[in-house]
Amino acid sequence: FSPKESLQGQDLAVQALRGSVSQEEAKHLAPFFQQVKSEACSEEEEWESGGCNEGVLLNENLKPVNYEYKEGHEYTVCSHIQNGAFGEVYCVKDNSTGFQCAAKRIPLDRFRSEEVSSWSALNSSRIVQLYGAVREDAFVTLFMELKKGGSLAQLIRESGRLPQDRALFYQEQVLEALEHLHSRRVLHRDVKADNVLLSQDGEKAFLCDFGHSEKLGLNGKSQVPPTGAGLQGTETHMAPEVVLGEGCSSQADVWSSCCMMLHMLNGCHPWTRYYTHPLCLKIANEPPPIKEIPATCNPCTADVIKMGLEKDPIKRALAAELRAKVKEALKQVGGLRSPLKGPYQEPA
Ligand SMILES: CN1C=C[C@@](O)(C#Cc2ccnc(-n3nc(C(N)=O)c4cc(F)ccc43)c2)C1=O
Repeated sequence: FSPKESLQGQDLAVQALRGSVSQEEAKHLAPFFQQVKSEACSEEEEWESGGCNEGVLLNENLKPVNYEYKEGHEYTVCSHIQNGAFGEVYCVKDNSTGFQCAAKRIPLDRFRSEEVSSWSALNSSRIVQLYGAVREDAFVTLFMELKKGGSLAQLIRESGRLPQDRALFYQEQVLEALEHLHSRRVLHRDVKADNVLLSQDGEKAFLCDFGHSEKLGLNGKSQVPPTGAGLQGTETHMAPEVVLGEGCSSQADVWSSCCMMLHMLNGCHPWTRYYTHPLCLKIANEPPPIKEIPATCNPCTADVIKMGLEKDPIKRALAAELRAKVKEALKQVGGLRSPLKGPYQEPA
């Protein structure tokens, strides 16, 4: 098929899926949700079925019934996991199979199709698995694998701060995820401990939340206007080029990952002990927050943070380079030896 014909074929496939929830292959997900905001359900569909319910489920344990998949009917909310700026996260159970997973519910007017299309471009064990995306009236619900270890942010809160070996251990896995994203020209744009999930034993870390993400152009540069409403990540983790509105590249994620490193080591976000909001001017004009590197850190660990907090994105280490340095630092500190839930250590 020519690209045009395959696009026509893709459009036809998406049109065939409209107005219903079905189990499909992942390739239909992104095209379907590219249109979900522009093409509301037709009036008769809304009237007949008592509301709009359409989408694609990828996991066979999530079973639509009569082409519907709605909360309180085909699945049930078990518990509330977390509320965030862009949506609520729940633990849900499929009523046919009893299968449990997590679900992020986003108001339709805040949903960005990139949250699905970016994920669809990826294939890494370091990324949280998406199980499907369903529109229910004015909401989009994104189903994903449940991570019983919770988020890295929760672990930091419970521990006060993390020992150096454990901080390096998670940093290495996050950089592995970023290496994968960047090799596929996907920018996460909100790397932080809240968006890193852990396995129950704390041995594995997974990157999640592609709600701010974007696919970079062939020149590797951001194509999204930097000041797009609600497109901003977390201020304390923003790279200088982002706060300056210079458009950002994958290097912005590397900077954020080192802000997350300081958050793990100090138990608090960078800048917040020394400056008041708004922080963007300080991030743009002050030296990078390397003075926040704990004095007890191994020199190799300090190098990791200095390489990742270079203000010039061109001089800043790439995710792959930084990951090699983290591996070296972890070796120098004797590898991972601290327990998952060690004694509480007061934040800095
Ligand atoms: C694949 N996929 C689909 C939607 C996505 O963009 C997201 C997200 C997101 C945002 C914030 N928080 C969580 N979150 N998920 C879980 C979980 N899966 O168990 C979770 C568990 C917590 F304890 C706290 C926050 C949590 C997940 C995405 O990446």
